[in-house]
Amino acid sequence: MTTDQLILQIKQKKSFLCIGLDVDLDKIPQHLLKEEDPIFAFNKAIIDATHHLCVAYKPNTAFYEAYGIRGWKALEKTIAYLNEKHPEIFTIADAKRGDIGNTSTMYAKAFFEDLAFDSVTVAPYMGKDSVEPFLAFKNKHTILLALTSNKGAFDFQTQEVDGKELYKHVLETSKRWKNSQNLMYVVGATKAEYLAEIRKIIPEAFLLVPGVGAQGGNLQEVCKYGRTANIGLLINSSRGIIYASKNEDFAKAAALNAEALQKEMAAIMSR
Ligand SMILES: O=C(O)c1cc(=O)[nH]c(=O)n1[C@@H]1O[C@H](COP(=O)(O)O)[C@@H](O)[C@H]1O
Repeated sequence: MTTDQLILQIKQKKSFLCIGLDVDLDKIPQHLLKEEDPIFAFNKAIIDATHHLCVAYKPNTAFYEAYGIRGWKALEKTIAYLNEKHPEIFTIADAKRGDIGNTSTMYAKAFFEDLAFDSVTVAPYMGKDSVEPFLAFKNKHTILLALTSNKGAFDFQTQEVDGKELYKHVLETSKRWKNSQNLMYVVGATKAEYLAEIRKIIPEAFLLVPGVGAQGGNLQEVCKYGRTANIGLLINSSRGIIYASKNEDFAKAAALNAEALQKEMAAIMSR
């Protein structure tokens, strides 16, 4: 998917919501465990109930890998369902990959070619030759971890190297890599106060912003400092949406939570 197609969808739906499909069998309604593929049954119900309210879905691969071949099959079915039924929706494989060049190429093939996701999250720690193999794929997006939502972000990312915080080096250096037009960045919603500085370095790039909902990030704060003329934000909520209810009405409850965020986003876009 091109960035222009993503922007068009945001404008049409008046939403920049990304729903995280982080499926934990202990947290889903127990009646689904009778299904042949409970993970896919859960995802399908959530997608069917929420696709008009969001512009992106983000399965975190850990939640599928944890269940072995069964989990991976559910991931395959989920992305195939999304690509077939809702090809306009932006898909993110949250896999946080990155390795020496030839290995990164194989990771990129796994997520962009085999599974046909639009994007994948990648860690910048191993540098240019570990990220450029992902950037080589046309109309696919590499979402680089810049300033993450967790406490551990202060261990390295905000530490100064040559008088500048490490996350700023990540932003400035990666901008110069080949095919950097295919880069987006992760900035945690819990780090909204850093967004003004971040926008000075990357004024236009799309940001994936997780941490609204369960982690306590604030949507208004994120938009105040991070929004661009084209919105430039994909705000993710996983647990805050998909686990709204453990009863038969779980998909409806998820849609209500998604709608509350979408309405807030529509109001922000109208200002
Ligand atoms: O790359 C991510 O999506 C990510 C980066 C980050 O800094 N913080 C973060 O929470 N995430 C992911 O975003 C999702 C957040 O889930 P909830 O806290 O349940 O909304 C999880 O899949 C996390 O792995």
